[in-house]
Amino acid sequence: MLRYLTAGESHGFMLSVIIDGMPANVDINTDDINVELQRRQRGYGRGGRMKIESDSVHIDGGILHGKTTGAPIALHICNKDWSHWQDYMDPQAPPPDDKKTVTRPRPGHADLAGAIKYNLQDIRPVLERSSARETAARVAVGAVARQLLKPLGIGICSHVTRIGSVALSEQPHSIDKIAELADASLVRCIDPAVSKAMMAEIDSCRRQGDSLGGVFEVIIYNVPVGLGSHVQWDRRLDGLLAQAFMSIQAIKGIEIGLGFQGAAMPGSTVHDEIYYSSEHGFYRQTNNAGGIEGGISNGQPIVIRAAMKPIPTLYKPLNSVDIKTKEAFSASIERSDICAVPAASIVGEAAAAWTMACAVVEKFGGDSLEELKRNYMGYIKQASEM
Ligand SMILES: Cc1cc2nc3c(=O)[nH]c(=O)nc-3n(C[C@H](O)[C@H](O)[C@H](O)COP(=O)(O)O)c2cc1C
Ligand SMILES: C=C(O[C@@H]1CC(C(=O)O)=C[C@@H](OP(=O)(O)O)[C@H]1O)C(=O)O
Repeated sequence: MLRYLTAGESHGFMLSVIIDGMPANVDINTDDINVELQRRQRGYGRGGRMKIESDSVHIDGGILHGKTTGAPIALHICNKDWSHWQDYMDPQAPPPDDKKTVTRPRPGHADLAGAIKYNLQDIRPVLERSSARETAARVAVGAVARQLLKPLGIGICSHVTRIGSVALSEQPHSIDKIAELADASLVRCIDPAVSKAMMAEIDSCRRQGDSLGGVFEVIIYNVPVGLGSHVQWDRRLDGLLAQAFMSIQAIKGIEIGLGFQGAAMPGSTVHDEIYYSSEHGFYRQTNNAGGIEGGISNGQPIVIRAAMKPIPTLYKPLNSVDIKTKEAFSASIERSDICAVPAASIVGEAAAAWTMACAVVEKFGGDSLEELKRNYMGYIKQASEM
């Protein structure tokens, strides 16, 4: 079984991760992890914090000579902003004076619910741990997971399909094009004209002191038939992917394949008809299911779209109530992202990589990559003879 936990505050010294259950002998290159961390930091619409941070990973255990050893992998990413927060964020720092205590919850963030739940008179600890700064750790985890999927040929890419009211047209795009064009665009949109309109939308929103959400699509390709299972609710691959995506800060909806659109269409136009040829085996001419039927991967690319709500911290004041004085006030802020959909799409790739790595380890097992690959190849042969 693969599992991981993250720890660390947004303005604390560092984010740490432990990944347990990774087979031995998987190549792990820190440069590959850093590439993913840098991809997450790019993206039009982000605030001042991204100018301070330049994320890079430090491996603390579980990897020797560039390969996993089968031991837990420990890693960390330092927060450069820590230097500005040390007086408050040091674990042994004295409690803050009234001026530094955060008592004004932001609508849409974890602030109020978190302070009530944990009985905190200062909202700061909630804000620190609910912050999407934590997604840097998740992207590092995803980068490790990708290294397990790579020898099996499983790949993942993403692109942004909507920012606020500006959307990419629905036509299908080739995976090669998506991977190449999204990374070349500041908003990770593969159509240059739509990219421009998305950036203008973000600029206009910034001028109005408002924030924006949007939609991104993640595609997992070269997936074998048979990951996940129909036999138990908590083994369904679509359910596992949904949990991983919905756990990303500010993600409020996901769909697989046609998703919500399919609900408005008759079954005869939705379900992907099945064909057979000796050359291709079983195949489909459409992929409306988005690569999963009955909670099991069906060999088609897995297509997931996630909806991100607008960023809750706004320059435009919203009504709220001080938790100490109970007085109404209008929330206003010093620093925030305006739109983080491009960054979230990289976090989505990481969520997909992790979920797929878990499904691969669950099905093929093995304490080393060699053992896992033997099991994988045996299964692929068996499936091709069906
Ligand atoms: C990459 C990324 C960056 C984010 N940046 C901000 C930000 O600058 N300010 C903010 O208020 N929320 C930001 N968010 C969203 C909040 O973290 C999120 O809305 C909050 O944790 C509450 O969780 P919920 O929206 O899932 O309910 C960001 C989210 C992501 C994925
Ligand atoms: C630090 C990151 O994102 C942060 C997520 C975030 C939030 O509330 O979620 C608030 C902002 O932090 P700050 O208040 O320090 O500017 C973002 O910058 C990051 O993505 O690495």
